[in-house]
Amino acid sequence: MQNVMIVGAGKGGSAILKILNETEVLNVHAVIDRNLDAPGILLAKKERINTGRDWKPFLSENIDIIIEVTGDDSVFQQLRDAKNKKTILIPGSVAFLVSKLMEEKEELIKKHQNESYQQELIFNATNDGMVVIDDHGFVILFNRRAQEMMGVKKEDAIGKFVAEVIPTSRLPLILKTRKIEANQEMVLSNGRKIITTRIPIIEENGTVIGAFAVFKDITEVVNLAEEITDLKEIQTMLQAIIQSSDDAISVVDENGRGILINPAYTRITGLSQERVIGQPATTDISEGESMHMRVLQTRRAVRGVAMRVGPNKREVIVNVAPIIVKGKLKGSVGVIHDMSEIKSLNRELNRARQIIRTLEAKYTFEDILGKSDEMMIAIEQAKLGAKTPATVLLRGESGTGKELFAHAIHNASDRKYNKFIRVNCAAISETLLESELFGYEEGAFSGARRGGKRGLFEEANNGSIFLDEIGELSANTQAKLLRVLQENEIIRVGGTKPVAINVRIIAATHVNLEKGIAKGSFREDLYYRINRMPIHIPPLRKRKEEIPLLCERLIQKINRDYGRNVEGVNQAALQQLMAYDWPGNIRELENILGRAIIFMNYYETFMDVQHLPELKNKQIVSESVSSQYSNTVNLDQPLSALMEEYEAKIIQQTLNQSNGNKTLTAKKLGLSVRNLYYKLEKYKLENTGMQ
Ligand SMILES: Nc1ncnc2c1ncn2[C@@H]1O[C@H](COP(=O)(O)OP(=O)(O)OP(=O)(O)O)[C@@H](O)[C@H]1O
Repeated sequence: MQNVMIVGAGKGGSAILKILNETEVLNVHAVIDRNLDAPGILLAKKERINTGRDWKPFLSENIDIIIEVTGDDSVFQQLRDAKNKKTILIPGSVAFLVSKLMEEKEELIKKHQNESYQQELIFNATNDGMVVIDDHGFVILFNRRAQEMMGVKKEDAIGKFVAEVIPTSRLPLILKTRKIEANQEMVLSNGRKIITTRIPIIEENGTVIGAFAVFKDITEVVNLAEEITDLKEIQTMLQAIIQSSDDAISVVDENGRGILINPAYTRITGLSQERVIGQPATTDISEGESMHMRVLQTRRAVRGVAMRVGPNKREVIVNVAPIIVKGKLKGSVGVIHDMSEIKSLNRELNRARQIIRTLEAKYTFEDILGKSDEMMIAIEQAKLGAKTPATVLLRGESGTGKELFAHAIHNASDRKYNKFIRVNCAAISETLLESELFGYEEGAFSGARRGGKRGLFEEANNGSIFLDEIGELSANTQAKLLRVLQENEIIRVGGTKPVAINVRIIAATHVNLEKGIAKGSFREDLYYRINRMPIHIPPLRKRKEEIPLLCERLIQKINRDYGRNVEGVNQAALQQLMAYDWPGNIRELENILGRAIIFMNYYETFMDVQHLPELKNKQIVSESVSSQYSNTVNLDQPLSALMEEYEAKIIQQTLNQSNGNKTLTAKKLGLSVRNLYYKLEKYKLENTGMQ
């Protein structure tokens, strides 16, 4: 390459220098000027040489060409002297022109650089991600948003194959298909949701020179849309709840104007939408203060306020709460319960409770009616007895409420959650009673169950056992019962091993046990054991003042059971009831009232004398029985069968007349209660009384 020496390093010289440096056709060996700060000297970064006017001494052998860019005459003179060298003279004006062109070129470059900088600024300022690839699929542009969305730095993306940067990118495909893919949704590996448009870059001549993708991050938008969908669903659900609620709902705005009511509201208040929406909250109140207004003033909820609403002055209970959104009061919501429904539900509940109580045969002291001194004493004693573990002996005539007392004592004791077992000692035969009470071991008697059987004492463990008609116990059973009381254990029939038990005994008798002791039919030691807390329940004839109260309550009970609506007993009927002696006590009174109600017409609300049966204080049974049955007996049978038929009919008749009271029946017929039970079983007789 030929060596050049540039003479004159002003604007023109430095322009020539740049051209030569860039084109690299000639090698610039030296640049000289008499001024050390000339731009060409500085640009050449060559040794600084101040030549003065004479530059010849610097002309070395290896310089092939001298380019002189000066208009100085003396320089020309020197050129002539150095003729052996190839000399190019460039006049100052030409050099100036060249330098001008160079400046323009620089400016153009600067401008270009500036433009691409601005372009980059724009690319980076946009909120869309942008990726541009060249025709080979290499990333040539990766803007700020793209970096954020992909989580990849620009330095790590530029120059890489696009699939290395975005594994799911379809841009390489676009280079081939040359087709635009607009608004495609995709999910990036980092979970962000984007919507992207991919466009091939095609030159006019049809050459594909690259492709680019623009993408929007729609994660937030999608999430928002999902939230809105959720909100809409919640709104639909709330609407459904409000519309289907049986409680009335009303909502007012912060000024107390109605904005929402549900169908139940219209049903309860009788007010339709038109009369409530946009109207003051006081519109529906017929009695009482508006709770909506109070809540809006105080910003505090109110609960359980009774008031009357609507034109029908419906009795309601109201709960109202403020609606506060982001600390701002927006209105209040009220829930209105219809009291008439609650009342009828309450009635239903009481009825259900009553039924359950009857089913479980569970009574409490609240069920025992009584106001006479004797009854009050008996109730007080029983309450006291309930709190102690002692054996209680209930004494009183049949139908006075001994079983009722037994239930009440059990339910008021700490055993109330355990079993209460009732045993009628007179109703079961002696041997059966023993095995029922104490259980038996396998093989204890013929017909005994395999594996034996637990007795009622074991069943009632930790609870109470009510031994009704205890005076009817056989000597053997009395001895066994004594053992239970003394040792707190039983021995099963046919067994030898004692079984520990913890049972409270509540005994009852209508017979005089003291007489039994005198006759030798009742053990004295057992008597003392069970008679520690005797409670005497007086017969009804000794507390007739209770008859009005009893009638009132018993009629309520019978109304419930029979679905009737009888309000009470009139004066004449009451007088008749008070005059009677009630040998069958309260059970008999209950039966008489029940039977009378059956005979009352539905429109009759007060019981009158005509509804009552004839109540005679002394009844002669045998005459009426013999006259009724003497003609109906089938005489075409052996005497024994005739006798049995006659006996069965007499027992049935007496039982009916005694309102099903077996003790009374036995008494009238001069039979022991046990004997009566035996005959009832034998003749399969039914108790037609109402007990
Ligand atoms: N004080 C009372 N208050 C309300 N009802 C009563 C009262 N006393 C008895 N009764 C009712 O009278 C009926 C007979 O009562 P209960 O069966 O308790 O009598 P009892 O003395 O055990 O009779 P028995 O000796 O014949 O078994 C029951 O329906 C009972 O609810």
